[in-house]
Amino acid sequence: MTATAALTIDQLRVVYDSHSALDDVSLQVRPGEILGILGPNGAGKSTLLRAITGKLRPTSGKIFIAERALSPGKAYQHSIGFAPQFLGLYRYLTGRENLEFFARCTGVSRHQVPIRVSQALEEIELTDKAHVRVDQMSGGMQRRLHLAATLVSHPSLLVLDEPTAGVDLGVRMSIHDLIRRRAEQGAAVVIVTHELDEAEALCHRVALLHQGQLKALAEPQTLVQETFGNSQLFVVRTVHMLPLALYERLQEIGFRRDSDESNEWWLQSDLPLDMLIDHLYRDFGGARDAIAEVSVRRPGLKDVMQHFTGARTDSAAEPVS
Ligand SMILES: Nc1ncnc2c1ncn2[C@@H]1O[C@H](COP(=O)(O)OP(=O)(O)OP(=O)(O)O)[C@@H](O)[C@H]1O
Repeated sequence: MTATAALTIDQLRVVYDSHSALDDVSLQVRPGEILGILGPNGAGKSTLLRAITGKLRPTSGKIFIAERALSPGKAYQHSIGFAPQFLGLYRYLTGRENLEFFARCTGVSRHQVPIRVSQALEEIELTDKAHVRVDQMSGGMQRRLHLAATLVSHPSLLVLDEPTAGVDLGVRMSIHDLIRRRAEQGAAVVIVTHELDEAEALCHRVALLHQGQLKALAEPQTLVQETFGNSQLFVVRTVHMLPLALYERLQEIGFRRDSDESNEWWLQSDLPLDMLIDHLYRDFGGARDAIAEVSVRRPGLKDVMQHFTGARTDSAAEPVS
């Protein structure tokens, strides 16, 4: 363990009955760092968050918050700000009353409570709505307030489970700004997200979990570069009734698809685009009408995820012909 780590996870294992949900996971998060936890459903992300927040006793391994070993079940609210995925607000209290409640619960001193609450309301730009009851706020306002409830005690470690689930782009951006600001002020942030674009834009490093194992841990761009080098991803979308000639041509070039039913074929290659188009269309007669779209893009985290887990990702790409 390095002296500067805000969070250290050391050889963590969690076994439910005989099922291994986390298998020998080790990682560290530095103060000021935003770490994204990624993985398909059932990968072990929630189990990891429950272990970090002391709500679950690991089968083996250790967790240190700063340099203090975590004892499961003990209250760590003062140093950990945990925002679960589902909103945990009191619907019949106002925004200010909710934040006052969470501030008191997390050990903010009596005279500091109004100061911290006003700061938090300002940070989430809800000062003028502080008197509004939660059940009368929009979904985006509730989501920001939910996050503010974890920030009001100024925790050194923020643990956020899908903090932007279900919000529009504007709210998402303001939540990202809020998270970045807290990181710049020195908080370590662990964030679970299914939004890989979000992870790419927000996280300094990402940890990729699959079937309870840590498959990769690196900066997003490093992970993409290490996995794909300088290759691009070519995607060919075909009509549903695929002519045999096109089927054979795609296979000959090296295109693959995820299932026999899929009409989307992809190829990772560093061939120049014009050469690939030439291979695809050369001497092709009528079968070319069966090609609905050809597109190319630089691989991203979505493709890294697919590479490590086989989990299907969207294939939004830039059409080229
Ligand atoms: N309380 C439990 N008892 C038994 N098995 C569990 C329990 N909680 C989770 N699991 C199993 O452990 C594995 C990891 O689950 P976990 O909820 O941590 O995954 P996840 O990555 O958070 O998934 P999702 O993205 O769907 O929320 C899964 O196979 C799940 O079925």
